[in-house]
Amino acid sequence: MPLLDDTLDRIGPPDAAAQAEARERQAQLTKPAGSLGVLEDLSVRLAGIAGTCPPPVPARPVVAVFAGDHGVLAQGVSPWPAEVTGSMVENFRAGGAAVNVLARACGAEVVVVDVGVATPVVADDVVWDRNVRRGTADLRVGPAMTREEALAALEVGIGVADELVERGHDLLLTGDMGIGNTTASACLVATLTGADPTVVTGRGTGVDDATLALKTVVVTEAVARLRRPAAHPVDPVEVLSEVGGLEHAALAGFLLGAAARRVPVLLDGFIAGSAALVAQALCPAVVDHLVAGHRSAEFGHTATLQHLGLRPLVDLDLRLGEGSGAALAAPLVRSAAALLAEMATFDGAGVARKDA
Ligand SMILES: O=C(O)c1ccc[n+]([C@@H]2O[C@H](COP(=O)([O-])O)[C@@H](O)[C@H]2O)c1
Ligand SMILES: Cc1cc2nc[nH]c2cc1C
Repeated sequence: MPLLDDTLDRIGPPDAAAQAEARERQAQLTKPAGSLGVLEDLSVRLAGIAGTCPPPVPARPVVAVFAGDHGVLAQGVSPWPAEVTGSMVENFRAGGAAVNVLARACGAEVVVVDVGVATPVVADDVVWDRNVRRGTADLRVGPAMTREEALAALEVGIGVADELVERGHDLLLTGDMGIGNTTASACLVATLTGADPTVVTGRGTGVDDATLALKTVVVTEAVARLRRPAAHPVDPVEVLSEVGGLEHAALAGFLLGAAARRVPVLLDGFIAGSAALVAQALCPAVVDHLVAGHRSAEFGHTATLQHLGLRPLVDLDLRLGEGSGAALAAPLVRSAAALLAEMATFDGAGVARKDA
């Protein structure tokens, strides 16, 4: 069976018994009910993902930064040249990018996956060569990639998740790097949520008003190619191949691969969110295995999170990508699991319960 179909088959719902046990345990811990807020819900979700209560406390997080280039840059949608994607890959390798700093702060490793960088990239232990094609075609004038390339990039992501889990990583964080990728992300979000392109097209790296207007036209035109009657919804792989990026396809595969292995994934911002919509369209149950790390300042991210039904853990006006928001949120995931595993119960600690 092809890897994608096999992966989709292996994604199950959260474990209801483990979740019930986690809820029950939360009620026994030495605190007023509900006082740990979102961390309580998160601990229950982690139990459902792992299928055990308490769920394992993540000890070996890893950020996978998927990198790709975008033909749509020819339209002038970003002020930055495409070569910045390749130079940032070198910066990740050297440990000098924001994500490297934030990963060190939370004890996560960083791997970079070249799935679609246009310039040649040297592979080593940190930078993995999984290049499917040296950048997409211009999505304004036609398909960004072929269906075969989209499927190959999806399978790259599944393979990376598998390999990282095999290496003992127990919390997977998404990262991305790709000049122009907020245009492709906006196309994915508009198509998969039905949102108006004017609402989900944002300033990316910080484009001016004129560029934002042009970008919105590009997204509107590209998305129009994918309009279908409600009875014949568009196929998610076709959406990826028409208007996506190679890193989006790989990220979607990465989420599916992690969910099939029942390892939690912490999403970064807008690019990760748009890839999560693709994964959700392929397999709605995948969403139960995802944790939204943060809310990006990119306009369309709020609509994306709403469509996924996920509440972001932090909201700090970040709009960098790379996995920066996911890395900031990783200690919260670890804390939620540790609280459930390590806090004393009322009976164990001899603390009186409140009067009924
Ligand atoms: O993840 C986000 O929320 C996010 C929001 C804005 C920009 N970015 C990053 O900025 C780059 C894309 O921006 P742009 O303007 O070239 O489309 C790409 O490398 C992304 O990682 C990322
Ligand atoms: C310098 C730079 C760093 C980035 N990191 C993620 N996207 C980026 C875009 C630019 C331009």
